[in-house]
Amino acid sequence: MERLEVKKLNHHFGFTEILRDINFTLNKGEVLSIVGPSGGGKTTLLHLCANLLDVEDGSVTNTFESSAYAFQEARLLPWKNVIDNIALALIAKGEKKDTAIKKSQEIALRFGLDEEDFEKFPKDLSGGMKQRVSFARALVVKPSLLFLDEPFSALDIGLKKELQSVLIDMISKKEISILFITHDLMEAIRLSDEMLLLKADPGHIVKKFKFDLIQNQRDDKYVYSKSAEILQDEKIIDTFELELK
Ligand SMILES: Nc1ncnc2c1ncn2[C@@H]1O[C@H](COP(=O)(O)OP(=O)(O)OP(=O)(O)O)[C@@H](O)[C@H]1O
Repeated sequence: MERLEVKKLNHHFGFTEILRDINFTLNKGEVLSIVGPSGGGKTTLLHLCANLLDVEDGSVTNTFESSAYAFQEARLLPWKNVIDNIALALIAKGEKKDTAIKKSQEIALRFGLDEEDFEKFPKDLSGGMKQRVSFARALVVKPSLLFLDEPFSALDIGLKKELQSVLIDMISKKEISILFITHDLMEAIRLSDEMLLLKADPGHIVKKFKFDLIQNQRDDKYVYSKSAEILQDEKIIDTFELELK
């Protein structure tokens, strides 16, 4: 069974302790979110899980067949057009150029890009369009595990919902497993099967929340009422330093 297993993970930058005793497992087909306040160590934890940072103490075992990463900012290659940016990973994997282009065009359309955008360069794209390209690029290789680093945070509410619903469609069909970090509780409630709450100084998990309803059945009402419920949770109030009025 493909899975990502994090055991007794600690991390320091210099003399500063950033993460302490992190333990969790992400199984195939699941979506796991890590939420917490800014500076709590979410990015560091995601980088350790995605092998973008070396594990020094504890272990991260990733048996997923393949993985991909989408970042908060799109990080497109400025000298390549939309389709060539998306096709890059496919070509790197040895896919023939014309097949790679065809697959890239299909996924670009799925993420709401128009044919007239295909030849555009990143400098001529809006922030939202860049993020559509970024998602298409990450998913065109059909990764079994997707790492997401706050990919919706700079998007307007309409685009956020649109991109989330493409992911929710894939999640509900069990096409993908996702590990993502966010400081947005509603985003975590909308997308994840399990949410880990990471408190800062040093980053440690103080609570795990499970959401049983299948993602494509979670409407706004569900997300708002779960958020209201969770915002009353002592650990959430403490971790985000919320003041109850
Ligand atoms: N390369 C680095 N060298 C030294 N300190 C670092 C490095 N990267 C991050 N840190 C520190 O580690 C702590 C955790 O940072 P991290 O980016 O993981 O938190 P975060 O929860 O993702 O925050 P945010 O939501 O603001 O991005 C911060 O105090 C940060 O300054």
